[in-house]
Amino acid sequence: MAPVCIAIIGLGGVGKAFLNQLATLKLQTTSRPVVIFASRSSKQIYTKNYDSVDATTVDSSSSPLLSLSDLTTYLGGAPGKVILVDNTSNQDVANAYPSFLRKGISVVTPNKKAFSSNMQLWDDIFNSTSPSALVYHESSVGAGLPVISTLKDLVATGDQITKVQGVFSGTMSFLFNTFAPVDGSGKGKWSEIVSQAKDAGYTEPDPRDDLNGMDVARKCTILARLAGLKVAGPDSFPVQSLIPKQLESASSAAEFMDKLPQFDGDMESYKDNAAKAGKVVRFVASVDVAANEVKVGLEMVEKDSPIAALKGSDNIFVFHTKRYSSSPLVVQGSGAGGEVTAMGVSADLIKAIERLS
Ligand SMILES: NC(=O)C1=CN([C@@H]2O[C@H](COP(=O)(O)OP(=O)(O)OC[C@H]3O[C@@H](n4cnc5c(N)ncnc54)[C@H](OP(=O)(O)O)[C@@H]3O)[C@@H](O)[C@H]2O)C=CC1
Ligand SMILES: N[C@@H](CC=O)C(=O)O
Ligand code: NA
Repeated sequence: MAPVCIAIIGLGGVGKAFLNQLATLKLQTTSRPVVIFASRSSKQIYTKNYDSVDATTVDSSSSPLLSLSDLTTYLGGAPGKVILVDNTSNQDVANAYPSFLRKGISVVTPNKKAFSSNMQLWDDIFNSTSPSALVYHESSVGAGLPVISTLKDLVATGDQITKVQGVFSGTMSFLFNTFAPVDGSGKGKWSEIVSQAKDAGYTEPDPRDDLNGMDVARKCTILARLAGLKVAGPDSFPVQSLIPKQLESASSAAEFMDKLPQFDGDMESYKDNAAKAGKVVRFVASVDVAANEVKVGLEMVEKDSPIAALKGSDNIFVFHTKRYSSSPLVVQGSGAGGEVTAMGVSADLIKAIERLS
């Protein structure tokens, strides 16, 4: 059988870590997958004959740029089964998944956009696919932590999800664990800590997508839908934004980051109010399936709670279900960063390759 062909879109923090992991994947199958296409926003590398390409040389490539529609046609003609790995956060790429899937091209991705936009796209992805095209997106929630697989297993085995709550953002976790730790020893100004989160690769390409609560809202939308709620999208329930009103019109991420220090006092007051109540402030998400209610925002939490005890960029997902009613199922650990996100992508890729081989 011809080896599985891999097409990679996006070679940033996650994409680069993914390439390193791809080189040493431990597969049950004997034939190694072959990378036939790789791209970043303005460069692509591929050959007309579907030869193996070195994704790390994309910047020196002179391959003519293919549109998403051209890429669908190109990949549809490949000599083996194809898996598209989308390591971007791009909506247009996400919108093209149904076209790829209809051509029998499987999709593996950490990109949340396809699964948290309108229900039509969700239905197109999951209901109108070719039977041989697979979709895996573990890293779209909690990076490599087994969140999607756990939730799917619970549902598939007949459990009923009552509620999923916790801290679903590595960026928000890092910001509040650093800015307002339980011992009261805040380590720096809010804007400085936001820059650190960006430099560590925890934030979205544009950190405003984290600070406005939408990254967490997207994760809630994905979890809610998998748990059985028909959530229309990430803007269909209450989401608290931490973007100062005066910066909502900033024209670029760079302008936003430049001006953010002027608003450090806003976050200090949240921290002080929580301290006065003997608590700490954290960015908490709740998908209450039983009550059909989803919400995202700041909460004052007890200092001895599991949420307050999180470290670094850790996420926590607490699953309350019919089976796990007296003691919830908890998934916790690092929830952002190139390596741990790429691990979820690589593990998904292994599952896809083994099902396709
Ligand atoms: N970082 C993390 O901790 C986590 C990230 N994720 C998700 O992983 C994905 C990647 O994140 P990350 O690597 O941090 O982001 P980066 O900004 O580091 O990388 C994004 C990559 O996508 C490329 N890109 C963007 N648009 C296009 C396009 N239209 N066509 C081809 N390439 C494109 C960029 O190109 P160029 O290099 O030219 O700019 C860049 O290489 C996102 O969806 C994010 O939400 C999920 C969980 C955790
Ligand atoms: N920006 C996100 C990355 C993972 O989804 C986060 O901080 O959690
Ligand atoms: Na995950």
